Amino acid sequence: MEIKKVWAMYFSPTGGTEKAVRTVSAHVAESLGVPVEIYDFTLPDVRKKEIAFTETDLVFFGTPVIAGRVPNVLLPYLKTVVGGKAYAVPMVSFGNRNFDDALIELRNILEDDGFRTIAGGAFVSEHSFSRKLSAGRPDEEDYKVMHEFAEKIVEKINSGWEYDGPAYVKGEDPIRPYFTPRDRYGNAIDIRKVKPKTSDACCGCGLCAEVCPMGSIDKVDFSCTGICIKCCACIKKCPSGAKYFDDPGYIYHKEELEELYEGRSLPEYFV
Ligand SMILES: Cc1cc2nc3c(=O)[nH]c(=O)nc-3n(C[C@H](O)[C@H](O)[C@H](O)COP(=O)(O)O)c2cc1C
Repeated sequence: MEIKKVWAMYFSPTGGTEKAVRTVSAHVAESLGVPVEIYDFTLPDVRKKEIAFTETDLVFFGTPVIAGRVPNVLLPYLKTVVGGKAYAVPMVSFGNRNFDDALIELRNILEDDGFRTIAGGAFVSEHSFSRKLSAGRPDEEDYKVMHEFAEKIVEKINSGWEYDGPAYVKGEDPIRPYFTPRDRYGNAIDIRKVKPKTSDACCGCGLCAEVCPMGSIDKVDFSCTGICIKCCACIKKCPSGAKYFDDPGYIYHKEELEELYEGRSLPEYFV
């Protein structure tokens, strides 16, 4: 296989996926002596453009894990990406609970797009909902694993490996349903319609509207008028801490996650 260019392509509302994809792709590009191009499709305008690859490209392709799966709002866009027999490495970032079937789902999507998957990895970042859950991740240990993963990919490429089908990654196929949070009585908590609110602390800078990956925040009164995927970009990036969720189901789920997944989950890769 001949690689002329490495790509770091990702959707990353709060930056965790971006860190993993950029780190691994930069390491591989440097070892192969080829350039790396960044393609960030977090914002909606980028997802209106077409993108197509060719067989000398190697694309590190990342999304966060949402309810154990690839974010479903991305599915229509992901179908439009043209793999063109490029090599691809699906990468997901998760918030310390589990990546469930997100990695295998992303692998399948990329294969359906016409990519040839070579490896896959799931990395831990701070959970979107929380400042406590997996706080400070990725940390030094995580970066070590990212570099190990990159090195193994370089070895595989240099070993004369040839594509003979989708790369093995962990997960079930057929893909399991979306992870459903439950309340203390075992009833499903449905947070799909929950939207962020804005407090009086708002300074009117409009950053929340700029960073919303769904383009759902009104540029005048900063209310959320469209789909909210609870990515928390508006909450975590607000300079005055004015954005918040007050839905009791959402808060219950967030606190439960903080309690149940206090321990350290580890990244996993498959080469
Ligand atoms: C709605 C929603 C659901 C999530 N579901 C999961 C999950 O099932 N398992 C998990 O470990 N993390 C889950 N997370 C956390 C994110 O996967 C994690 O924080 C990720 O690193 C965020 O990526 P980003 O920083 O690139 O935005 C979820 C986050 C959101 C917003």
